[in-house]
Amino acid sequence: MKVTIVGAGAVGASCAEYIAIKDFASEVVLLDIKEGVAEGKAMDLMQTASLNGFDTKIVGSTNDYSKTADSHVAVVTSGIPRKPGMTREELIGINAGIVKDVVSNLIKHSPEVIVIVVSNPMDTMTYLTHKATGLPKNRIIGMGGALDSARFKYRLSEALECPASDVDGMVIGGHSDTGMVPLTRLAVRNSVPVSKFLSEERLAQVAEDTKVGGATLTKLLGTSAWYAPGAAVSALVQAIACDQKKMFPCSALLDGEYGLSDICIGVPVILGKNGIEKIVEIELDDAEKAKMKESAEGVKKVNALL
Ligand SMILES: NC(=O)c1ccc[n+]([C@@H]2O[C@H](COP(=O)([O-])OP(=O)(O)OC[C@H]3O[C@@H](n4cnc5c(N)ncnc54)[C@H](O)[C@@H]3O)[C@@H](O)[C@H]2O)c1
Ligand SMILES: O=C(O)C[C@H](O)C(=O)O
Repeated sequence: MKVTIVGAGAVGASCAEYIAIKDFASEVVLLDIKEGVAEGKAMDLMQTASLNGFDTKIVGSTNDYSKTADSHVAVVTSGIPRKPGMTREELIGINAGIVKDVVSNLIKHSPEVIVIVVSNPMDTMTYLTHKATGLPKNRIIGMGGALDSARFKYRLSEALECPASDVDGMVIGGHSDTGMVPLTRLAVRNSVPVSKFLSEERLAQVAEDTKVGGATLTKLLGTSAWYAPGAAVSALVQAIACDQKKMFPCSALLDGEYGLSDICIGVPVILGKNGIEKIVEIELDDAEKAKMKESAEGVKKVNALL
């Protein structure tokens, strides 16, 4: 299983590191436009192989797509990250051109590739990838909900004063500060609804902290986060590489599901060797449906800027 990661910046390198440590891929190609950076990061990571005990070969490339040929999965992290005070949507002007160019190069060398889009604004970049490539919809996946759900579980575990491994929960909707829909009604601690332990006010605070999870980190770091994003991407790549049939909320092209069409937005999907193998339609209550509708309107407004 060969994986390409375009963009050897903070998220791309973190993702390469997690994939290598999990040791399920034969090769990871890191590609960047900045001369020498991908080669340098690949070499640095390869020098951790004997320490961390992995056999994955990591190769760097300065914009030479021939090295990415016949990749099974490609991750697109190329583009600029936001700075404190910015929204993800403000990145569209620069990132749309980069993503369009990158995905067309990827497909030239790997016509069967499954693409995972990470660059922001992610739902719109995923939609752009569909429009630019015409690939079947199971082969284009936007990563946002897996990260947002991990942050939701972190905030829930904080509120419950328990390990995150005790908690399950999911965030659907757009990957934006206002568009995320944390499903607090369905979140559980070891099968017990979290509402048994937390007040409505505390749960509302957890949801709000989850939605601004990326902005909170951007303010602290001066640029956006990379460890949890890299880990979330690596989990999606592993689900595909190992045909795990795991469920993650991902940005998928919808055709009537959740009452939405011609939009990429976060919904639960099953990931396996074919990419998105199924979109899972769960029963939402009226409040959740209204939030999902509002979120979709927000994503469509950004799509209209393309
Ligand atoms: N979807 C998510 O959940 C999520 C999470 C974190 C970050 N992001 C997004 O991912 C993107 C990358 O974030 P980062 O922190 O890694 O940024 P970064 O600046 O550290 O890395 C981006 C890299 O892309 C490279 N690049 C730019 N244009 C390129 C091109 N045409 N071809 C190849 N490489 C190119 C840059 O040289 C740089 O090394 C940002 O848009 C950020 O907003 C999304
Ligand atoms: O917050 C950002 O801009 C980056 C990313 O989308 C995140 O959620 O960490």
